[in-house]
Amino acid sequence: MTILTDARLLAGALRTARAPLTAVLVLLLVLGALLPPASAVAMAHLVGRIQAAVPTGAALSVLALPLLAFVLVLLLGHVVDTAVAPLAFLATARVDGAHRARVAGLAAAGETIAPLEDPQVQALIRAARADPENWTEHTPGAGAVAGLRLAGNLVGVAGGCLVLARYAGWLVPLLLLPAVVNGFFRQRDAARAVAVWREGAVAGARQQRWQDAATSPAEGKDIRIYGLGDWLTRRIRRHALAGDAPVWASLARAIPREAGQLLLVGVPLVTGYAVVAAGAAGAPAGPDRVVAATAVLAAGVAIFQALGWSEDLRVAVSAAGCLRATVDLAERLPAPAPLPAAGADPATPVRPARPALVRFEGVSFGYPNARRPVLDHLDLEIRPGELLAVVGLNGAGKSTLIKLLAGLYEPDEGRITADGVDIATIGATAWRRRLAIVFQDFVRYHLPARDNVVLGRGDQPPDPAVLDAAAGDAGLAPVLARLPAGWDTPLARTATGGVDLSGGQWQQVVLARARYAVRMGADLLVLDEPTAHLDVRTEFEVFNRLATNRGGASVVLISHRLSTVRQADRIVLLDGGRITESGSHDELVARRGRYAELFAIQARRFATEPATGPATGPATGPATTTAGSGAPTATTSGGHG
Ligand SMILES: Nc1ncnc2c1ncn2[C@@H]1O[C@H](COP(=O)(O)OP(=O)(O)OP(=O)(O)O)[C@@H](O)[C@H]1O
Repeated sequence: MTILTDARLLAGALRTARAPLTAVLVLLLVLGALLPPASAVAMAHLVGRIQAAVPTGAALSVLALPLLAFVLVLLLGHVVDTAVAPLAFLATARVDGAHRARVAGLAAAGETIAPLEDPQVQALIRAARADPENWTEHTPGAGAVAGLRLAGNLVGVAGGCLVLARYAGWLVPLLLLPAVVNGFFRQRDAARAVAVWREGAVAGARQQRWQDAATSPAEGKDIRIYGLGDWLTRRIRRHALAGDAPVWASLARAIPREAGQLLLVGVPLVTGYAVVAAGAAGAPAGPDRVVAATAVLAAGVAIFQALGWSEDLRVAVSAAGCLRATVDLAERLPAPAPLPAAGADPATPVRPARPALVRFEGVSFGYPNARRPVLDHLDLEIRPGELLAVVGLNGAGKSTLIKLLAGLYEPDEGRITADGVDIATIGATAWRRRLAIVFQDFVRYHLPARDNVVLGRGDQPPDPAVLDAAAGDAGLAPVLARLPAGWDTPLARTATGGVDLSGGQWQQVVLARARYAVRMGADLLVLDEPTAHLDVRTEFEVFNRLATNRGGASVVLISHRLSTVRQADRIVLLDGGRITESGSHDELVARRGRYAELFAIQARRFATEPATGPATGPATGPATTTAGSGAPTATTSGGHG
C-alpha cells in the first residue's frame, strides 16, 4: 500500500517536469534497463566462443563478432548514462522548483499566522521543504527520477526473464520470486533507514542553527565578546553525534539482515547456475552449456539488481516521505488562492471616503498552551482620522492587539468591526489593503532601498513620486543621499555594492514603507514602537510629520516613549487584557491613575538627569526637555525606562 502511495506521489511530482523531457528520459531509462540482460547474452556468447576456441586453437578472429557485440552493449550503456545525466538533472531541478514553490505557497497562504506557530506544522514544513540543510536527504525531484529509473528497471526484469526463459525456463519463477521478496525487504529497509535518519532531524536542525550562528557576522559579535567559540564548537559536535547515533545503530542492526537477504538471492542464483553448468535439468551440452550457464548467471544478477540492489530505492522512499509531509501540510493549511493570470492588472485600491471606525467588541484572545488570555473581553474604538496611542507594560498585549487588528490571529471571543462590519466578513485581503503596519520586528528585505519601500504596496506598480514623498515623511532623504547608488543601493552588505543600515536608519526605511502604503490608499496606519531606534531629533521630526500630516488615515501608535505618546489625540492604557484608562495626556495626568504614575516616573527621571544631547523643542514639556538615548519610556519595572 505504501509502495503504491509513494509511487503515485512520485508520479504526481514528475508531472511538474516538462512532458517531452520526461518522455525522452523514460525512453533512455528503458533502453538503459534493457542493457544488462542484453549484455548478459552478449557476454554469454563471448564466453561460449572462447570456451569453444581454446581447445581447438582456432584463430582469435572467431571472437571478433561476439566481442564486438559485447563492447557495443557496454558502449551503448555509457552513451545512455551520459545522455541521461543532464536530462535527469533538468527534470530534478524542475520538479524541485515546482515543489518548493508549492510548499512556499502553502505556507504563505491562509489569513492568520497561527498555523505557522504550531510546532507540528513547523515539523511538516521542515520535512516538506526538501532542503538538505533541513536534514532532508533527498528531494522530490531526485526521488521522481529515481522512481522512473525503478519503473524502467521492471522492463529490464522482463528482459532478464526472457533471457532466463531462453536458456532455462524453469529458473524464471525460481529467481524471480526471491528477487521480488528481496525487493520488498529492501524497500522496507529503505523506509526504516529514512525514518531513522529523520529522527536525527531535530539534532540536525540544532547543529545547523549553531553552525549558522558561528559563521554569521551578527552572532559572531556575541561569540567573540563572550568567548563562546569553544562552547559553540562543543555544542555543534554534540548535536552532530546525537543526529548520527540513531543512524549508526540502525546500520549496525541492518548488517545481519543484509546477510540474510544475500542468502535469499545468492542461494537460488548459485544453485541455478550450478544446475545449468552441470548439464542437469535439461541444460544443453558442450559450449552451449557454457553460454547458457553464463547467461543465466548474468541475467539473474541483472534481475536481482533491478529489483532491489540500488540506491534509487532509498532515494525514492526518502523523497516520497517529503511528498507525504507536503500532503499532510496541505491538509492542515488552507489552500492557496490561484495566482492571477500573467499580465492581469492588479485591482487599483479605491481610498474610502474616510477612514473606518474600528471597534474591538469584547475581544478575548490567548495563545495556545498559555495559562491566561492576553486580551480579556477588551473593548476599544479607533475613531476615523484620530491619532490613538496604546501604552502598557511589557507583555501587556499591545503587539498582540495589532496582530488581531490585522487579522493575523482570530479572536477567541468577540469581534473586530470596521464601520460595523466584522473584519472576518470583509476578508483579509480586502481589509489589509486598508492597513499599513510597522511591526516591532519589522522585515529587512535584502533588496535595493527602493524595493524595501515600494513593497509597502507590492500589489501595485511602483509610483516614484509617492516613493519620494514617503521618504520625506520618514526623514529618509539624508540617508538616501549617503547611499552609494541612492534608491538602487541593495540594503545588504553581502550583495554587490550593498550596504547595511543602522538600526535607526532601517526603522526610517520601514516607516517610509508604511507611509508609502498610506499614500497609495491605506487608511489605518499602525506603528508598533516605530521610533525605538531613532535618535531624539529624528524621532521628534518624524513624529511631528506623522502627527500633523496623517494623509487622511487613522494612526495607532504603540510606544513606551511617553514624550512621543503625549501628542496623541487619545491615549489608552492596556492592563490585564483590557483598556483601563482612556483620554488625552492632560486628562490622564489629571486623573492621577496608572498612566499618570508612569509619566511621573519618566518625568522625574528626566528632571534629575543632565541633558546629554540636542533639545527636542519647546513643545514637548517635561518629558522631552532633555534628549539623548535616555528619552522617556512608559515602562517601569522591567521596562525600557
Ligand atoms: N506568538 C506567541 N506565542 C505565544 N505567546 C506569545 C506570542 N507572542 C506574544 N506572546 C505572549 O503574549 C503576551 C503579550 O505579548 P505582546 O508582545 O503582545 O506584548 P506587548 O505589550 O507588545 O509587549 P512589549 O511592550 O514588550 O512589546 C506576552 O506574555 C508574550 O509572552
